Amino acid sequence: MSPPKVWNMLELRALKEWLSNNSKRWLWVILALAACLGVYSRFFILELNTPALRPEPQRSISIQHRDNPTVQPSVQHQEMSKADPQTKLQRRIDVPLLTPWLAPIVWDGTFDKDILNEQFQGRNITIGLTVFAIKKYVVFLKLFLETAEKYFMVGYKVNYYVFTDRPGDVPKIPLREGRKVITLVVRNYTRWQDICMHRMEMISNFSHQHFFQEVDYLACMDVDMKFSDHLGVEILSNLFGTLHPGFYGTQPKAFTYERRPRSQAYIPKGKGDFYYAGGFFGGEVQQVYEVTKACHEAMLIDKSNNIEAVWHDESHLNKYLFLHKPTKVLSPEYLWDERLLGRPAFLRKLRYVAVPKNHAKIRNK
Ligand SMILES: CC(=O)N[C@H]1[C@@H](OP(=O)(O)OP(=O)(O)OC[C@H]2O[C@@H](n3ccc(=O)[nH]c3=O)[C@H](O)[C@@H]2O)O[C@H](CO)[C@H](O)[C@@H]1O
Ligand SMILES: [Mn+2]
Repeated sequence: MSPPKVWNMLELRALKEWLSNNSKRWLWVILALAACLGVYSRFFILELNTPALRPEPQRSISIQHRDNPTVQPSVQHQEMSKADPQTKLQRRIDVPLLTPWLAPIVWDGTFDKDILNEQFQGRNITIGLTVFAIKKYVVFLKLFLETAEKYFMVGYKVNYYVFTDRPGDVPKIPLREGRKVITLVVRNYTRWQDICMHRMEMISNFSHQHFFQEVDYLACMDVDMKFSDHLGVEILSNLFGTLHPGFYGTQPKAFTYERRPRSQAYIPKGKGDFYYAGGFFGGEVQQVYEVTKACHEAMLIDKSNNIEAVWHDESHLNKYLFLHKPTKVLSPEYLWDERLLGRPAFLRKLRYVAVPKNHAKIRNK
């Protein structure tokens, strides 16, 4: 026998002896190892397969803005959601749900309207909706109001404040109980841009005359639109803005903020959170008073400096919401244009949508 073999034999025997003396201890070691393996697979292997921990799917969406027809909308998207039986909600993992300052971004599947209605109905609130129909834009009022009666804040008291220079053209629409149209006669302007911009002045001016006494919240909306699905108390908050549909998913550097430092609406490249639409914002009356007053004053300063922001009131609204972060952000479900942007899969609902309009025939008329 060679020395190593002798050594092996001795070692084996010693091991055997040791094992038989310590068999109980070994059993415990094996049991402990098995338990560790079980825990590992439960928490690491199984959980990694749940959608919340899986890496986000690649989403690439690029929808170009109104005056840039050269680039076609291109939306690649993977619809992924998981039913949560506890809350009846569809958990959304395909869209952003919170801003970086932790304000909710409101999408279908992020709220249960029955729960919200239970909360709000006890509060006996009235919601005001400001809408401007100046000059030819009165033609949009009928469809706007008819569809609002179908979808906007159904079950709540609503005051529609129609600002117009043509009170005789405000259509009579059958209204649900607790809802009324209040016509406010205002002046017109020659340029459509001035009409858009002076909405800020008029809303802030009428706040003390009407809004503070008559309503709790205000929604300020474009008239060349219609409602096409539920739009309710889920939007209500201190101050809310709506993501502009043309910029959802695009990089902030591509936003059409005002980039000239001479304007009060100036936002430098590299700054900004979202691009908000001029056609739908709101909140509590005090907040809407403050935003509209601030935007109007900023526009007055611009005017005295002989500069007009690139997208008028919308540029100033974006500056205000950059400086005063909204407490809720409405997803593009709350302002969409299907003709321009199609119907990407992440849009489960279209609640407030553009009505086709012929700019040449309707603007400045
Ligand atoms: C959907 C959306 O985000 N729209 C914004 C966008 O343009 P839009 O192209 O949507 O502007 P627009 O022509 O709809 O004008 C805005 C609103 O002003 C009113 N109006 C305008 C002209 C007129 O002769 N009579 C009249 O009543 C009307 O309520 C109209 O809906 O950019 C504008 C500023 O450039 C405003 O910020 C709009 O809110
Ligand atoms: Mn519009």
